Amino acid sequence: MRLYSWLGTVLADAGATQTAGEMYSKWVTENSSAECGQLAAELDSLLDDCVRAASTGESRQEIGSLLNELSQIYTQALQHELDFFEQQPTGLDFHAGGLPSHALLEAARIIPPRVLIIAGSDSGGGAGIQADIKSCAAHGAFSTTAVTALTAQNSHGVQGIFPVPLDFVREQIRSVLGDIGTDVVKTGMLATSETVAAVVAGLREERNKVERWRRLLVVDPVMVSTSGHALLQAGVGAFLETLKSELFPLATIITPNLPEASLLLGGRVIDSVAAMEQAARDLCAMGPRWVLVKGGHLDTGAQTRSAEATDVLCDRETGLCQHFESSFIVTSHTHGTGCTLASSIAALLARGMDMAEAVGRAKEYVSGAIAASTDVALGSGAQGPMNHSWMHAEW
Ligand SMILES: Nc1ncnc2c1ncn2[C@@H]1O[C@H](COP(=O)(O)OP(=O)(O)O)[C@@H](O)[C@H]1O
Ligand SMILES: Cc1ncc(COP(=O)(O)O)c(N)n1
Repeated sequence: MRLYSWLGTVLADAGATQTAGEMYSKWVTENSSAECGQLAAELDSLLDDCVRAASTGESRQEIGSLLNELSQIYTQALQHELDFFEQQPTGLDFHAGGLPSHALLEAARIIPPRVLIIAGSDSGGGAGIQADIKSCAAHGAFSTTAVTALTAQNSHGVQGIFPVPLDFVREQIRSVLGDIGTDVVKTGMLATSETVAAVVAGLREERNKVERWRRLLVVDPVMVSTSGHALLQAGVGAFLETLKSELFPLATIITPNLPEASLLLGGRVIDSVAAMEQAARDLCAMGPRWVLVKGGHLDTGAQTRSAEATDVLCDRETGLCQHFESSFIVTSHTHGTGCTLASSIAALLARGMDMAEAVGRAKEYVSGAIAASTDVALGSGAQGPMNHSWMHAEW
């Protein structure tokens, strides 16, 4: 109701009663009226009362999870509503008019954009879950976590890896999805093939509970850190197999760096933007809707460093590739760039952006963070962390 009232007002302000034709102008007039606004406010307060009463009852947890399911369905219904409006020949373009779809959901004050991060912890604070949380916050999304492994890490590299027991990985996912819910799931370091399988099982379990599950899944297939350290435990072959056969088919997008793309493609040499395009196309065949091959390591081997850091996005449905370019910044402080990029994409998708826009904006954010962090004095090693708050605080 609030959405209808808000839409009516926006459309009336945009002059739709004159331009929308007889059928729609009646709708706009009715929904922009003060009466409709008042009705929306009354319904809001009724719903609030309902929630308050339910959350003090005995079966609090049960009602909570029902309400959560309800809110997901409601959010989805609003998205359909938006799609409906966007397809109408009203001459009004919500996206071009600076009103991205998430603005509608936000205006309806439903729930904030949410990202569930399933990844490893980096004690050094530059990568992993720590980078993911900071990136989500920078993009205005609320993040929850399921930690898959603890790492002892700093600017010198990775000193130790301690995987979290599988049952406990599942329990974290269950706790979060059964209560807070999410719009996007982002996976990072999964460390073992058993952890990949546990994560897939955890996501499937929740998907089965809510039939209309439409969450987006961003998979950063973390295997090698920017500093070149392996982030996998023994059994690379099994890990790759489980990733490809179980996780990738569920993924909306996967974001391998060049060494990871090469491992996934049987050790293929990827040493040019053309080779990145071919790799992205071949990885699409493994099931994800989009593949983003990141080019931060393009000078690996004998290649000449280009002046550009180019990432290649391939869309499985069209087979088309798009390039995202930024100036290559000469610095050693690139620890966490991959995690930051993937979680920024997740946060922006949660806010309702389409894939190309989310990737473009995420890359701008990472480039800004790298540029602002070239002189950061944190740690004495070669791989320093970045300033994720570069828009607000100069270091
Ligand atoms: N020195 C750099 N200058 C500018 N952009 C970079 C630089 N290094 C990496 N990037 C960008 O950071 C993102 C992460 O890339 P990459 O380093 O390849 O992944 P990962 O951190 O997973 O190894 C990509 O968007 C890439 O283009
Ligand atoms: C716990 C953890 N997860 C991921 C990375 C990858 O980092 P990068 O983004 O630099 O590739 C890392 N170094 N540590």
